[in-house]
Amino acid sequence: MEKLEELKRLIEYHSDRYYNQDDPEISDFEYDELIKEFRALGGERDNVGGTVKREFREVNHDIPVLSLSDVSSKQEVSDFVEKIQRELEEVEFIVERKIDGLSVVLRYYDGILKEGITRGNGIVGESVYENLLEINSIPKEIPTKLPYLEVRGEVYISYDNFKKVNQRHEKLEKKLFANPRNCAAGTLRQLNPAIVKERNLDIYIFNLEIAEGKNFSTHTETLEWLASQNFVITPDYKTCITYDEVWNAIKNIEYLRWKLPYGIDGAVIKINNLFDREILGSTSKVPRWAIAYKYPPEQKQTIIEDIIVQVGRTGRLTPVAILKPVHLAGTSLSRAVLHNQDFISNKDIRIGDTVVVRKAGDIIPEVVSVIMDKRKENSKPYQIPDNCPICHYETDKEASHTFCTNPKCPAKSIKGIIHFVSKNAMDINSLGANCIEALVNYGYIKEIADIYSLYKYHDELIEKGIVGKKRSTEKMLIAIERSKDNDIDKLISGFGIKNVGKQSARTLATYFKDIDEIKNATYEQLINLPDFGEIITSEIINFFKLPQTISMIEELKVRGVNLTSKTNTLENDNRFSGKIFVLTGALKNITRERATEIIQSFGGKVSSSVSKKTDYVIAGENAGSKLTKAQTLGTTILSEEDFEMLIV
Ligand SMILES: NC(=O)c1ccc[n+]([C@@H]2O[C@H](COP(=O)([O-])OP(=O)(O)OC[C@H]3O[C@@H](n4cnc5c(N)ncnc54)[C@H](O)[C@@H]3O)[C@@H](O)[C@H]2O)c1
Ligand SMILES: [Zn+2]
Repeated sequence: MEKLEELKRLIEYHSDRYYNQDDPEISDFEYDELIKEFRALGGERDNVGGTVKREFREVNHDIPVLSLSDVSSKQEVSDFVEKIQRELEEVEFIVERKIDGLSVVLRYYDGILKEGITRGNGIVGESVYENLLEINSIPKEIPTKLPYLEVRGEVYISYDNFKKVNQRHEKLEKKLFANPRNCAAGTLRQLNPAIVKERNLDIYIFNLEIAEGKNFSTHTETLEWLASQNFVITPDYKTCITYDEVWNAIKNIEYLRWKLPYGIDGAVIKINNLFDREILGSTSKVPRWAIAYKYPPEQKQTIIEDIIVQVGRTGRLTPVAILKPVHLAGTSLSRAVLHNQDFISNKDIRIGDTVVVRKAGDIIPEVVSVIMDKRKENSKPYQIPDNCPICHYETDKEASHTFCTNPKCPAKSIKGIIHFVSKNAMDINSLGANCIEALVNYGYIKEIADIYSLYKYHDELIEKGIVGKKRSTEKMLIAIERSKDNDIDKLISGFGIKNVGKQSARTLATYFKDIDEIKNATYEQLINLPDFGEIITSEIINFFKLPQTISMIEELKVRGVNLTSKTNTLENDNRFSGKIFVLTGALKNITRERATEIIQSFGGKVSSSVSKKTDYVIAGENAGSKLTKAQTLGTTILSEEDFEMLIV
């Protein structure tokens, strides 16, 4: 009983992360295993999917949007087919790709798209109409003007477009989406249609639900008609009569799976005849006339050629398996994170072992198990080293993780370096966070100034492929070279002096001739600058006194980085000048501190309470009384996404 309760709690937790937050922690495969275990113990769940976000309009579904009964074995498919064949005569089955995205319902009145709704909990969904208007593959008007038409489709994002979104997020240091499905769901369920447009979502229509004034007798007829009305329908469906044909169609889709430009997670087997569907009906959760066959995550064998240890920004040591490259789930796989010593010891993973790998959630590479029969005789158990591979200080264990104990370990300076190259600072955008982490781990960067010596390792970097191939490496080196010429406000921002944002850096660059003058500036000189207070003034003075600052500036000078102000011609970006902002609720992509910094850097002010003087309230999730007050006062309310658009 306790086990059942625990499973239920776990399932509710993961389901909330998946449906409501679009941010799953475990793979679908693992989730489905939990469900199976829960059912095997007699557990039952009553809800399908998620809830409606507070910001969206609730819409009742005409026809409940159900889930599909999942199967994962050949036997279950054959049971389904045989059962149906016993109950009905001359049945035709349709096998379709199960596209991995999220369901939406589209409503057309007199041929015009008037409403679009997510599944929500199956009974009530949320209107995402404005966002759907930004999806090119959804027709906004169709030739046949039926009084009412309702169709269902799957909104998804292609692998290519998904990659672009995550690349942008990486540059902006925003959280990455775990997989295309979450990216599509997260995009459709945010409040700014411009973001939907930018990310290029797509749709496949897979069902016609209601068509007033038109009669159809089969599913394929509906699909053909929908295609004639300019809908993009579920591609390449197969009509099957026998069980063998059904199974072959399922296998064909599996064979194609990783060759497609978008993700699918299974095949859907439906009955073609619409009257038969009515006879069979549905349970409260799933129709009886269809099932979904879920493909197992693709697994392959490969060899662990080496185990390297990376040190992260917090000083944590992470072992990574270097694999003999294998093609898996659509991409080539050559590394897999081994997490920590416990993970390695529990599976007894050793260098030289032949292992089974898969992509968890079809995205993150994972070592599943070791094939003991293939183990080499002289292999030894693997131990994470007692010393940090970067600075050689001793390591220490905290819970299951190992950490470098050196407070000055170069790995820990990664954060500072990432800040140094970021957009508001030196703006070296081809030097991303992962790249920096790798360069630090390989020992090419120990401190900021080392960035400007990377060119010396041109050949070596290309050969090792740390930054990528020749083109990306050279692109990065050119960007680094160019940044030497930046004005000093960018450099000062890059130093990451506490409380010195973009705006204060500009002020410094406007009032002083060069870095040397700033370094030698007196308290009096600084405090008299516009908008400079006591705190920022002392931070600046202290920063330039530090021996490491002095040596860093010296190193930058030697490497030819510009230390002279060119600001006479510079115009300040004071787009928020005189505006007062209030932040409330939880922001997803940015900390409050960072948001404050950005507002100030554009000349705005941040206040802690809402009053008549407030110009904008930025409302994150679960915003409370401040939001209510703003609503009463009629203050302009911005979502996090609105704010992001204002600061680009
Ligand atoms: N990783 C996690 O933490 C987590 C949590 C909850 C759920 N999940 C995953 O979500 C899924 C369960 O979600 P579900 O209830 O939406 O059911 P489902 O995904 O198993 O099946 C139903 C959905 O399939 C979609 N679909 C795609 N192509 C289709 C086609 N050609 N015809 C008909 N439908 C098609 C529709 O949107 C439909 O609503 C499972 O895969 C589960 O693993 C994962
Ligand atoms: Zn270290």
